[in-house]
Amino acid sequence: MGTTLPDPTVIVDDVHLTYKIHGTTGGKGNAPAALDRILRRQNAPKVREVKALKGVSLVARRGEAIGLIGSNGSGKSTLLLTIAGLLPPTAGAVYTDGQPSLLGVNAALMSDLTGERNVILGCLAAGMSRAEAKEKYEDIVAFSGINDRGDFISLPMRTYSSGMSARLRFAIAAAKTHDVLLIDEALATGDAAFRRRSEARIKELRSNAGTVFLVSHSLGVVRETCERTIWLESGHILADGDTEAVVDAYQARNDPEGRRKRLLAMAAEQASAGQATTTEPGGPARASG
Ligand SMILES: Nc1ncnc2c1ncn2[C@@H]1O[C@H](COP(=O)(O)OP(=O)(O)OP(=O)(O)O)[C@@H](O)[C@H]1O
Repeated sequence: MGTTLPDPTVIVDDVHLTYKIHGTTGGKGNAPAALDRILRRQNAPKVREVKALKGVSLVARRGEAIGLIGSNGSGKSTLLLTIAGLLPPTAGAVYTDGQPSLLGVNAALMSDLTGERNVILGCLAAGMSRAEAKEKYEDIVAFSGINDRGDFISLPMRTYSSGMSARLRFAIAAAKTHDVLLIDEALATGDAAFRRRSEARIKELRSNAGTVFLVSHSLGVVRETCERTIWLESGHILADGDTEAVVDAYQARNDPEGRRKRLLAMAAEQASAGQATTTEPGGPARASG
């Protein structure tokens, strides 16, 4: 008997998603253009289709943190929206264990309300009771770091920088234990200290047997946070496996200079570690590699 794998939390089965865009061929979509079409008895503008996902299949299991990488427009956000149940697939199916929570940079908070009120509302929206929300309040504010440089939590959210709002949104979402947490670029906006806290929280969620999907253009964050990575390109999965191998292949194609620098830095690190460990009294230092 082989080892048993943890239970699946998300199964994506040959999912296709096609966006339909109306009004793309009839010139400008304004009133004079519409009148012109009527007068010239033209048909209504045609519908154009964008195939964002073209047969994506994957199985995610408890305890996994999965990075989603790929160039702009490759289908990463669309895949998250589909897993979250916010976009029904055009073909194929998504099965999930529990309700996945999508945390995106655009997640709705009320900009005219103070950070304080948004924390409570966000907690209630996430299904916590009022007492639970009050109990978590201090932790959420501390996690977000919003009050690190003054009392910002009592100011309306419209006065926050985009990084501050993204941090507060992440802190609210992370306060709850999720079976499946879907994160779209949220970590990229934080500073180094916030990123460390987020990475620790993601590890904690995983150790509570949750599954985390992380869409990010920051390959460093993906390397740090996920041990499995899926590379999407033009709506297809190009690679799915060990993060180091997948991110390396992605970098080799898209950022050869970045990859060269990383390999050089790693070689230098290994050489200095080798030097430190192979230096013997009276003997010359040898660098490995
Ligand atoms: N609401 C929409 N209506 C029509 N087309 C859309 C819509 N949202 C995305 N698309 C198209 O679907 C494709 C995939 O977009 P998606 O946002 O999923 O890519 P992405 O990999 O998340 O990109 P990025 O890295 O730039 O955020 C793109 O061609 C995009 O133009």
